[in-house]
Amino acid sequence: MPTPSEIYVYDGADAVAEALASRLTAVLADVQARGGTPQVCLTGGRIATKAYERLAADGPGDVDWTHVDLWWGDERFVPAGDGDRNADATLDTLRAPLRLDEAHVHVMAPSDAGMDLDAAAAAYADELGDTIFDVCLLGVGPDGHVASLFPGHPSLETPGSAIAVRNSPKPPPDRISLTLPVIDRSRQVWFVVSGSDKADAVLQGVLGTGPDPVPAALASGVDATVWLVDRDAAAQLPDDVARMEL
Ligand SMILES: O=C(O)[C@H](O)[C@@H](O)[C@H](O)[C@H](O)COP(=O)(O)O
Repeated sequence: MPTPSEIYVYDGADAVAEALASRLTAVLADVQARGGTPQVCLTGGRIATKAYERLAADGPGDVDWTHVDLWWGDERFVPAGDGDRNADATLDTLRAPLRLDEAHVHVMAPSDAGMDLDAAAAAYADELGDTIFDVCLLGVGPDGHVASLFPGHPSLETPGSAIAVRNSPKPPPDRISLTLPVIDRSRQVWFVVSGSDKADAVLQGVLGTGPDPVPAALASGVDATVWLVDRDAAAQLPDDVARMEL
């Protein structure tokens, strides 16, 4: 049974990013205070990028980032250093200020690492094993896609934990993505969304109605499913959908 969505509505993308950074810091500190090693699945996208900049600017604070495992929900299968890769820019932002330990940083292989797309996805599945994310961050596309799982695309049905995605409707065409079963075993799933072009995706993702729900509607956390959105992205939610306006 999916957990009900908790929806938090902020003034704009900057406020969403700020909330994301502070919520994430609180969860990481809490997991560590209980003796755990936090497992976090990161996303690309503009809000997440702003949040990473905020985390880097704030520095480690109460979190021992040398003992935080970082994973990615999807990656574009392009050469290392290519501006299209999700992980590279994120790590450039976070690595030094948070003193990341590379042994805890789990990137999906680039296309020039000597593996084809299937082998790279299989290698990530091996590395992931039965990891359960404390928090899985998901950006949402205007079509309701999450990670590299697109509406109507065969990848939605592909078995496995990390899979090769070909012919992505959004370029580049070759990608690696985690699958819904892996996302859905996360303790918490947090969607981060801003902008009026995402209002329909938020509506579809939250309500999840119809015979063919969008991928965002199929992702949820075991303990919590949280939407951090701005007012424009929340604009189409009906009045009777509970939300907290911040
Ligand atoms: O792989 C991709 O093509 C993008 O990373 C994409 O999946 C992105 O995460 C969402 O479209 C949300 O992006 P924004 O938060 O920037 O709108």
